[in-house]
Amino acid sequence: MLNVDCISKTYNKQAIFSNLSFSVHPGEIIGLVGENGAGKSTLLQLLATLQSPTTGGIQLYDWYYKQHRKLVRRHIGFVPQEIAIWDNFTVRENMIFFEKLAWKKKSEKELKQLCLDMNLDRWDEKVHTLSGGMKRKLNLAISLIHDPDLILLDEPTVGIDLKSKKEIAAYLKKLAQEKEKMILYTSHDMDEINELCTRVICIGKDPFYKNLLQHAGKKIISF
Ligand SMILES: Nc1ncnc2c1ncn2[C@@H]1O[C@H](COP(=O)(O)OP(=O)(O)OP(=O)(O)O)[C@@H](O)[C@H]1O
Repeated sequence: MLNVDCISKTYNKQAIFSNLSFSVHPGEIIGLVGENGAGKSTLLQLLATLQSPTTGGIQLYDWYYKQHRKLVRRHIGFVPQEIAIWDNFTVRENMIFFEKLAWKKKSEKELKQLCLDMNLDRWDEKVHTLSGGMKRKLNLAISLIHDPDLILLDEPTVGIDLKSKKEIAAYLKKLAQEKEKMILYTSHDMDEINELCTRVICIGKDPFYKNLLQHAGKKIISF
C-alpha cells in the first residue's frame, strides 16, 4: 500500500499544494485531475522520488521515502509526460537497452511479450517510424520491465487516437485487476478517468473537475 501523509510542496515560497493525505491499495487505479498548473506533475514526481515534499512523508509498504529511497525506487514505474525513448533504435533495441539498466532481468521473449500485451507488434521497426500511440505504448512497456508495484503515469494517453487510448486503458485495467498493481495517472480526458478509476484525486482551486466528477458519481479525494 502507498501512504501519503500530509504532504506539502512549495516552490520559491509559493505553495503548490498543502496537507495532502491519501492511500492507494493494491489493485486500485487512481486518477489525478486538476487545471493546468495545479500541481499534478509535481505530485507524481514526489511519488516517483524525483523530488521531495517540503513537509510530510510518503511510505510504500513499510518503507519510508526519506530513509529507503533506493529500495522504494525499485518498486516504482514512472512514465513522464515527455516520451523518453531512442528514436533511432528499434522497439527491440529500446527494450533491450532499458532492460540492461533495470534491476530485474527479463529475457528477450518476455520483453517482446510485454509489448505484445498492449498490441505493440512492431518489434523490429525503428521508433521514428511509429505512431504517437505506439510510442506511448513503448514508453509504458519500458516502465514495466522491472515489474513495479506502483505505476505512475503522467498523461499516458495524451494526443493519441481512440483505439490506442482504449488499448492502453484496457491494459492498465488488466494490470490492476490481475496483477494487483497500484496505478496513479493524470489525464484531462474525463470519460477515460470515469471509466478506469475507482477514486479520483482533485487538486487545484478550480471547482470545474470536482463538479464534473460529482456529477458522474465518482469518489473524490479533493484538496
Ligand atoms: N522546478 C520548479 N520550480 C519552480 N516552480 C515549478 C517547478 N516545477 C513546477 N513549478 C510550478 O508549479 C506549478 C505546478 O506545476 P505542475 O507541472 O506540477 O502542474 P500540472 O498540474 O502538472 O500542469 P499541466 O496540466 O499543465 O501539466 C506551476 O505553477 C509550475 O510553474
